[in-house]
Amino acid sequence: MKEIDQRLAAIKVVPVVAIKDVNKAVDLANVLITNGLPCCEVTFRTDAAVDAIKQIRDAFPEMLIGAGTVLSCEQVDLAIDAGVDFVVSPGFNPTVVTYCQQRGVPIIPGVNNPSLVEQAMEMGLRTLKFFPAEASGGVAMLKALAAVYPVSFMPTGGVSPENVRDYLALPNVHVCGGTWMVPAKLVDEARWDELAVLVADVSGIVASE
Ligand SMILES: O=C(O)C(=O)C[C@H](O)[C@H](O)COP(=O)(O)O
Repeated sequence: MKEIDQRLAAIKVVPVVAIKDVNKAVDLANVLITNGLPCCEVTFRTDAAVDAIKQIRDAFPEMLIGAGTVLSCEQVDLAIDAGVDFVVSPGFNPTVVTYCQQRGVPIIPGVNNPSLVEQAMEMGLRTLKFFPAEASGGVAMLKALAAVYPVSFMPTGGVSPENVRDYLALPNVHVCGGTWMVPAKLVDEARWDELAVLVADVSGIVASE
């Protein structure tokens, strides 16, 4: 887990992508890499997710790839077979967490309150997704949690160019996730030049942190 944490902390922002057309996967990954974000969380919200991960892994062996919205052990198997580096879930599901631990793949489950943080800590986890970040109290909530728990959070859900610096300035946040730099419309319409500008902007914002 440590290595993944270090790689995520170096990148600072994880683009969350829902790929509908597998043929767009490699072009999308290329835009992310060439504009400073060599990472993506491919959500299992689309049928193309598994093949998209496989294609990105083949094309860019060094890219840090996560599977997102993983809700079952079956999806964990699919994600590992496709070549992911880590697994992310929106909520805290002990069955999925245990299965990831058995299979040896880092899991970053979502939590948004103290009780869930403690349950995750009980299972040995120290890096958690804070989801949905803004709706769950945002920066103020993370400050409150920092006072009591030695845990690092990846806020996701409502993170934006306007607030990402505030999140990354917190001592218990090393990386944020979000979709704002990969709007579905630009991906669907293969508007790679416009996407490149957005991704480069985000890289610029977080590079100054
Ligand atoms: O897919 C998952 O596993 C999720 O937990 C949901 C996404 O992370 C959020 O939808 C991202 O939120 P936005 O950046 O506000 O769009």
